[in-house]
Amino acid sequence: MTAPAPSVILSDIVHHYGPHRAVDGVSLSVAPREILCVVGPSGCGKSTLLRLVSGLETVQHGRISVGGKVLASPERSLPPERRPVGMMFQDFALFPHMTVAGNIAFGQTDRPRAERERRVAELLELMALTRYADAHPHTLSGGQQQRVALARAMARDPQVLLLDEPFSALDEQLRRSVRDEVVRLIRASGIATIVVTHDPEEAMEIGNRVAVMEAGRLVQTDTPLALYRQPANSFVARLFGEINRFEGTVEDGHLNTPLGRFATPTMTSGARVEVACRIEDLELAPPGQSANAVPVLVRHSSFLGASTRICLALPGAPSGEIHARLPGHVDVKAGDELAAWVDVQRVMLFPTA
Ligand SMILES: Nc1ncnc2c1ncn2[C@@H]1O[C@H](COP(=O)(O)OP(=O)(O)OP(=O)(O)O)[C@@H](O)[C@H]1O
Repeated sequence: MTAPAPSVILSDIVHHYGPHRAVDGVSLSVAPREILCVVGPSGCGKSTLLRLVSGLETVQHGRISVGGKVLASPERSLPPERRPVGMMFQDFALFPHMTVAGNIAFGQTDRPRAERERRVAELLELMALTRYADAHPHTLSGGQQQRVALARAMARDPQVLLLDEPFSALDEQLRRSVRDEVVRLIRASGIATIVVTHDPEEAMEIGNRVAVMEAGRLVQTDTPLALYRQPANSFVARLFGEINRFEGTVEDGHLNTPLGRFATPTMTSGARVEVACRIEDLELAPPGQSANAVPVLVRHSSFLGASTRICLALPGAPSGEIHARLPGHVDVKAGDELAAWVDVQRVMLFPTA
């Protein structure tokens, strides 16, 4: 099966605010039926990307096309209201003086009244909001308001949906259920969607692919599994979970670390390298059970419900300690002596400058 043609393509986008380069050569595409999450720390340029696609910001360099048509380039820019793009913001941005139906109808003024009403009724039903059509937004729950905002973004039958931190205004309990529901509705619509979030776990949960940004640049765009198992660098590795890491210089195709000697087959002698493993990949056993293991001393252990996180003293490690995460409850306590090792298949290697 061939992949569908992308709905939205961003090519070599560079964007400055004054002298500050907020977006630095970003290229990506999103296919119909695909949800692409853009994740990264605060200020890395995520929202600017969405604002460029929606037309709230003018493209200075590069090109944005949707459905094969150029929407924006330095030479040409469609006004926001003429772009086949629906946008949903973090705070929902519903109009408080308008009813739910009014909010959803907003922005469809170019359509004949009957068609507009039909589309509003359809969306109210899809979002299970029909009985709230005449209510005002402040009388609705956070989850219901979120669905109104999504209906409004979908009202003009966009080819692309843009969601900026769509769930961060919801409390923890509501967030998961609203997120599941909203993602289900988006998937059913088949509209290519870009979701911006600062939460890597949320990105993994809802994205078919995840684009990781750092300081205006795209560092890696991949499936959640590939980002977790084959991160492009240590920044990406750390974003998707805690790691133990050791830095050093390659000698004879190996790096000696306090956790053992690791092969570095692709690196030349003298190269600086970082060896890392996820804390859940650190194996622990009573001393003497594995030839490759090193002795460690339990500093403390924290039961976290689904897992237990263990802090272990390891002389020579950065800050003198490493961490392990074991599933469920594990009966280890401060002062216990254990042996630790990591399967070579689980070791990640990153060249450093
Ligand atoms: N209108 C503006 N004028 C000047 N600088 C801006 C403007 N908008 C954003 N910036 C700066 O550009 C950079 C990227 O901002 P952007 O909002 O795209 O980041 P972000 O990754 O979405 O951050 P957050 O997660 O905090 O929303 C930041 O350093 C920000 O301070």
